[in-house]
Amino acid sequence: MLNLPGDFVAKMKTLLQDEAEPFFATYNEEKANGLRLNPLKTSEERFLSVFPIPLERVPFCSNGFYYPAESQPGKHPYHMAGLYYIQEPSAMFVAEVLNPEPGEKVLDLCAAPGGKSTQIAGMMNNTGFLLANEIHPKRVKALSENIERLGITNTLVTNETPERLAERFQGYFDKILVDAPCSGEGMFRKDPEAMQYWSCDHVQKCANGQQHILEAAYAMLKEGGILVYSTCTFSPEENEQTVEQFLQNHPDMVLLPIEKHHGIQPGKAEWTKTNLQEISYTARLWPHYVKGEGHFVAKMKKIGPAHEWKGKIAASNVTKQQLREYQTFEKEFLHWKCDKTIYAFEQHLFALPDECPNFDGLKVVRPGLHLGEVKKNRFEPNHALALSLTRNDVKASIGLHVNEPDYIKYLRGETLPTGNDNGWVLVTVDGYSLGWGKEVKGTLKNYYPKGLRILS
Ligand SMILES: C[S@@+](CC[C@H](N)C(=O)[O-])C[C@H]1O[C@@H](n2cnc3c(N)ncnc32)[C@H](O)[C@@H]1O
Repeated sequence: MLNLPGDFVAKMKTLLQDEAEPFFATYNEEKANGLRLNPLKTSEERFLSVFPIPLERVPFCSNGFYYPAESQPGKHPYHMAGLYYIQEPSAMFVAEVLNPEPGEKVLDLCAAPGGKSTQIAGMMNNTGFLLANEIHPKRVKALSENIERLGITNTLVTNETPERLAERFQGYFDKILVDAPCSGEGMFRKDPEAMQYWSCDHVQKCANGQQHILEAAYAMLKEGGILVYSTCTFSPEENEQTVEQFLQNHPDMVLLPIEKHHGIQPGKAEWTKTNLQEISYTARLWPHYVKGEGHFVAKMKKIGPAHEWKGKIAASNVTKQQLREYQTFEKEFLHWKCDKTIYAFEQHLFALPDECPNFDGLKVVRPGLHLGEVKKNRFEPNHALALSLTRNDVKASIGLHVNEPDYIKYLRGETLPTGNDNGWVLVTVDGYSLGWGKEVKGTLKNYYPKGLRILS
């Protein structure tokens, strides 16, 4: 049993009463491990026919699977190829509730490391516009890398405060997710370090912060828009009471019922300050009811009028020479044609998401798909482009296989003899893109990014 904070134990005993015993018993059990398939890269049928690790379905997420603790799917080359995202199973339920659709404008306000953003982009089928924001400069890097690995192209990754975004995007979004920073009580089993920060005072501080973040989200939601609020904590102060307070501040926000199935429980009216009956529309995932950690989810709709967004759409700023270099590369090596607005950050070119709003003055980490860099009179494709393409999109590819050692050599950054001279080629593992190589005089020069290379 974990050495749980005494005040936490006492509080949960009072809250849960008869249920306290089965709840605390889960701390003697192994946590569940989950991965979620990336529909942008593979079908479930194809993936399950080749993946060597036995999987069991997560009942409340259409692409979610449990895997055995010892199996290490993070080390498999299919992970490098972005076929799945390793995600705590209960966390997979949140994006299902948000239910983003292709073509929508969606904001994930507290997004790193990107579990829910990558799920949202998959559900949008890489169309529409997703703004994935993370306030912490270090954590935003992990978010950006995951967006790249999963081959996501419809997403602008930013490193902003909710308040700064709210100034720019009033009344803009169809759907917003606030997966709020919280006291993390639901993750003690998965991440025991979270226990050292826990105190009653910390719970209250988190609750205050959540209210501020929700205010910013409210401003950015259009009329009829959907706001999903989630945490990975049990405390009523950060869940039922946060939602209750937010609804009191905004009478034009109403709770929508979340369908409860496979052990998912309703939020508790008796844990609100005003005995708010509609709070039972919210959902709680408890470790003694579902195979996963603790989560809370609320779904709300803005029924009142909203500020009309009057911003501008981002325009292309590439020079003729930059465009020429890119198009020469595209014509020579790809069957794929970029039909998006191309944007340049110095010599780095990006294909913006559809109808991407102007982002001047914002801290942008990744504006859509990183096509590559214009170097002296040539264009060098970026790793992100490789991960967004399939072997049918390129003129030449090299097919490595997971049961032959060459893929390991490629991931280590070694050169490979190929006997060909095709220039830029897409390197694949079992048909899934892994990265670029450049074939010159019979040898493949390795362009797998140095920071991602494996050591053994
Ligand atoms: C629960 S985590 C998000 C997990 C993420 N949605 C996922 O699925 O991978 C909450 C995030 O909120 C960020 N955060 C912390 N303080 C914040 C604030 N004041 N405003 C917005 N985000 C904040 C944290 O850095 C953290 O990355």
